[in-house]
Amino acid sequence: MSIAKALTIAGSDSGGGAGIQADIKTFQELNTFGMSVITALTAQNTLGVHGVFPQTLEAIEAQMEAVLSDMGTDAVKTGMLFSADIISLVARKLKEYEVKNIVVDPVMIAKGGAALLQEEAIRALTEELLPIATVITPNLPEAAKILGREEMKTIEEMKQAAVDLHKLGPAYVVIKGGHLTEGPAIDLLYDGESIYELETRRVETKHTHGTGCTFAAAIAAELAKGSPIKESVETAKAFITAAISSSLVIGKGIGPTNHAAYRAARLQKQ
Ligand SMILES: Nc1ncnc2c1ncn2[C@@H]1O[C@H](COP(=O)(O)OP(=O)(O)OP(=O)(O)O)[C@@H](O)[C@H]1O
Ligand SMILES: Cc1ncc(CO)c(N)n1
Repeated sequence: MSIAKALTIAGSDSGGGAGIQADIKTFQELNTFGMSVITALTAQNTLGVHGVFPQTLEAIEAQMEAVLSDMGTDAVKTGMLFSADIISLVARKLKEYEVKNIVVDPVMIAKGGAALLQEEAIRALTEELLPIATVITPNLPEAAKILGREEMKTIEEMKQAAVDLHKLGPAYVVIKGGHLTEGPAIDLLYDGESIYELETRRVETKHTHGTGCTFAAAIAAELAKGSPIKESVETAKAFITAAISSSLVIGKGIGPTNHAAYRAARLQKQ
């Protein structure tokens, strides 16, 4: 039996709600075969990030070589990359193996405020990774940081940011509106011509640990299976909305989303 393959290149979240763990759970739920390259270990739980331990370039390159030289992949999702050197290595290897369907989630800061990307790495992200990305998925602070401007607060400002980010080279731009302070949860997809708005109700919960990772991993899984970009983003939006709607009260802080909710709801409908 054959199956679509999806690879995450990201940091490990020991708490299981974000990073590599969120990605692999999402890949599994969306019927893809998940593989991983771990760029950094984080000692993390629902209360925050308690330690960051980047892996050596040698370890990261060896993992990429092992997976790509033998198994290959139908899509890649990048998450926490931490340093300029790691970004350069990842970009070089993705080019070397001509990897298609590259989803770049430009992770910068964890919800509790811990830095998951060094400040000086933003240039490498912009110059080396964004130009080879199929789609980038910044949240509002990340979009603002890449563009070197104030954080956007309105849909109109988000639309302008999507157009400006597209000029940096990715084929598609998704800007996530989870950080908008009021109103529905609106994300934008820009394909270089048209802007599509994806809107769902805002779920009233504090348990949103790992939303960004899960959303980007879902886009990668759908692209891996051959879905077009718009359908992939729409499915990812439905997946994350279901996961947030039944998010889990685990730990003393911000609990993780429920990766099993989307498939469970679909099974119930059948
Ligand atoms: N309370 C909410 N209700 C419904 N959807 C939400 C809510 N919060 C976020 N989302 C959606 O979740 C997805 C992730 O968006 P968000 O802006 O939270 O990402 P992020 O900040 O990168 O997450 P992370 O903190 O994991 O890095 C988007 O599709 C967004 O619209
Ligand atoms: C490892 C890791 N990657 C990404 C995020 C962003 O949510 C996080 N908290 N931890």
